[in-house]
Amino acid sequence: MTTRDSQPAAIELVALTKRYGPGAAAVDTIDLHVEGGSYCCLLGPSGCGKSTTLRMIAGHESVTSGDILLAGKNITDLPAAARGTAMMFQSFALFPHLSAVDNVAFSLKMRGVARGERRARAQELLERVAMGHLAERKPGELSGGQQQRVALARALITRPRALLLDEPLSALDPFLRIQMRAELRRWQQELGLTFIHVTHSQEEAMALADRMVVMNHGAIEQVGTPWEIYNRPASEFVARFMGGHNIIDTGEGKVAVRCDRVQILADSSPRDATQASIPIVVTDVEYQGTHVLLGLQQQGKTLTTHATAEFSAMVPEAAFVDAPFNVGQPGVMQWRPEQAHRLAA
Ligand SMILES: Nc1ncnc2c1ncn2[C@@H]1O[C@H](COP(=O)(O)OP(=O)(O)OP(=O)(O)O)[C@@H](O)[C@H]1O
Repeated sequence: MTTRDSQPAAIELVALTKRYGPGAAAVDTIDLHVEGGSYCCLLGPSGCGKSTTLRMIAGHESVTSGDILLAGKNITDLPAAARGTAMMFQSFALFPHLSAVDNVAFSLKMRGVARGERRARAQELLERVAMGHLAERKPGELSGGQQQRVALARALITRPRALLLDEPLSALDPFLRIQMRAELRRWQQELGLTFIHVTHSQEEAMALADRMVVMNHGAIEQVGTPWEIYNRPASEFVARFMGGHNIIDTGEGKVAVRCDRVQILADSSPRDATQASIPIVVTDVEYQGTHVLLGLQQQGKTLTTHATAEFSAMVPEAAFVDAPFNVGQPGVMQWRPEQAHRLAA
């Protein structure tokens, strides 16, 4: 897949809004620029508006107000088939009674392309996703990963300038999901197309995206590279949603400190006065292979029955073996001031 059939196109959302009813907007006046040829992941908790955003870009959902531009052209009111976008769905949505090649050729049939030509183009695309030898099989005779490749070929047959993917990996088992994730990334790079991928998985977005867009309640909380989102969360919501951070109220505002950047010392250990610290009690000890995850509670605070630990510390396995901790043990959580990232109020 080295030849490029179509030019990647930038996508621009301008004050894009969707209201399904009189309540809060599902998507509320969002502005976003997605660079042509980049891999963008829309991420957020259930109901935050990411699928609605994707469906509006695809033309499968009407827009209440605002604009969608593809390569500078306003496509807001164009029908889905005329936009230059293609969509790939969670369940792949393949027709069970059609062979792989007929599934891929289907949208050309709808456009009136002659049978010989559409089958030849479909076969060529199947070859490109290493599925040429299985072209006559029906979806039920293919593995999940193979079905995904057929779904990709089907999405590419109309030569889209942007591919929109709605939870494309969530129907796969965890092992295959990681394998197909790598394939998606490789395809995107080889095709050089703009990909917008909706997921609720932080890990998936971090693994795939050039740029991540974190959404909450119909609004964009933060846009950035995976590194920026993880290391410089803009808000408490982003830090909590991404996980791996302790949110600490310093009295002068909240800060986020990564769980692998705090150090846990036994009560008897000498303190380092240059570091910030909180007295803690260990509430959980979880072995996770390369590291041990300690659940921690600030000393003097009582856990409510439903609460999990207030803080977490990721201790490398070797360090834990040298200085183990037990549940109930008091100690100190400390961190260097430069590891504390201030959160917006
Ligand atoms: N067809 C619809 N009619 C009415 N409300 C809808 C419709 N589709 C979505 N909504 C509402 O709009 C909001 C955003 O939904 P959306 O599906 O975009 O969220 P999401 O982030 O993709 O969630 P999920 O991860 O669960 O798919 C939710 O409150 C949802 O209930």
